[in-house]
Amino acid sequence: MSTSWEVRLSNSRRIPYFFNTETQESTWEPPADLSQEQIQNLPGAAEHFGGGGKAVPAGNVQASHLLVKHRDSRRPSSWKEKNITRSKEEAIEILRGYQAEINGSPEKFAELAKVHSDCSSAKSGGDLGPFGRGQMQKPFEDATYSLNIGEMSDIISTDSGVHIVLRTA
Ligand SMILES: N=C(N)NCCC[C@H](NC(=O)[C@@H]1CCC/C1=C/[C@H](COP(=O)(O)O)NC=O)C(N)=O
Repeated sequence: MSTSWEVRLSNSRRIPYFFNTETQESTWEPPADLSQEQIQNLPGAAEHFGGGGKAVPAGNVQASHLLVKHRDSRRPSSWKEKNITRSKEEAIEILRGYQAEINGSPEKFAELAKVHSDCSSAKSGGDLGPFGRGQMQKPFEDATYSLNIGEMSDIISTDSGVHIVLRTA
């Protein structure tokens, strides 16, 4: 394995890429001769790959979300509440309260998502893991891809309910 690879953040595309300090080569794709383990331990990997340094394939993103469901959600039930009857307006009000408390802090985001999110991802602080286009509902996908890494969305609405999204990779 060439030990001269490192992970850097592309200023133009705001996503991580691989740079070889020996050959000056740069690539979006993880170098084929590196194992997942080796990639995770590259200089810059933990910093630029967000959750635990796992490489996020080029073109994919990673995000966490705090979801508040309402009675018109496609599945008005969650680990927190068997039968969710609040209105969408009430859900938005509740989410506005969390948004104010989070006030842009990723640590606070995970803390509140763990306790309040109506998605099963609450158990991992809202983390959904890496995903590509076509996997999430369109409003959620578009919101995530339009965020810079580390940025939080305003309130967005999908068939699942209303969410705040934090892009982490
Ligand atoms: N790849 C990962 N980690 N899981 C598959 C995600 C499938 C995807 N899900 C969503 O788009 C909703 C909105 C954004 C997150 C999300 C989570 C929903 C919300 O809860 P629900 O409405 O399902 O009860 N829970 C899981 O699916 C979809 N195409 O329906």
